[in-house]
Amino acid sequence: MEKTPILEVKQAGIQFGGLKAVQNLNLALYPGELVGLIGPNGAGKTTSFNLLTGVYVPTEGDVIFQGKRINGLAPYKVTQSGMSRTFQNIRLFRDMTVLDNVKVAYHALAKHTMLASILRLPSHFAGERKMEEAAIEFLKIFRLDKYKDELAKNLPYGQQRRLEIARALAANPKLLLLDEPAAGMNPQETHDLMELIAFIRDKFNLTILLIEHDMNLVMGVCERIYVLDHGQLLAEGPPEVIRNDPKVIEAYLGEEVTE
Ligand SMILES: Nc1ncnc2c1ncn2[C@@H]1O[C@H](COP(=O)(O)OP(=O)(O)OP(=O)(O)O)[C@@H](O)[C@H]1O
Repeated sequence: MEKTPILEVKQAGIQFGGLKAVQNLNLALYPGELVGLIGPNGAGKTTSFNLLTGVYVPTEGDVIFQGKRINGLAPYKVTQSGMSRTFQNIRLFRDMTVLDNVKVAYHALAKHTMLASILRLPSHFAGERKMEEAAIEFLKIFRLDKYKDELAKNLPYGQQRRLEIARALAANPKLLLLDEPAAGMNPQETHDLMELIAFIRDKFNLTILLIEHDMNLVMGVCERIYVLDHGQLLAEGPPEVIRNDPKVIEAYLGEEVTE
């Protein structure tokens, strides 16, 4: 029998004025999967992420995460419940250090109490030290530890993208949503990033949903792919099926070829 999905989206959609940006969206992600979400410009990929993470409340349908309906849950509560994301436009705390960017994610989940922090009790320092150690471990995985005291805004672009993923991961998610994590990277950085994404999926026992524009990239790393077009699902399946689906070729590859 098939396992229970960690995330299930049922007939979800959202309308802005007259525009149905996403409609009849059905997704099922199973624990440990690395799944791609692709589609041409304006297909509704980022809007779908916003529906899953509480940025938008679906005007129709349901989002079920770990067995609970989460429609309308505030974004920070969605994060606390085990779903983290990155953004298409990098959203780091630019004037904070690389290390503090990761520690912030821990603070959101921290066990030591506010009172202990205010009174500067030993438990506060123990908590703080543990957080710092854990944050540095994350930075090592992303090969960012040598930049730990740099301001985030001073990192090269590709490193900022990696830091955003490190920060999302520090919130200890079960499901990680990555919105075009390779955007703006050069081919070598992109290749390294895809390897890293597969590595963290295994190391942290994650389920990952990945938006990516580059079909070849997604095909190389994802086991299964959903294709959106004009706000609706056009196809779903393993890369070799998607690659040969005439509907996808017309909607998506066609766009690439004529560019
Ligand atoms: N807040 C909003 N108000 C009105 N329209 C919106 C809003 N957010 C998204 N849209 C529209 O919804 C559609 C889907 O946009 P979305 O950004 O989700 O596409 P996308 O697939 O992520 O595109 P891209 O690959 O270019 O990032 C677009 O027509 C967009 O203009």
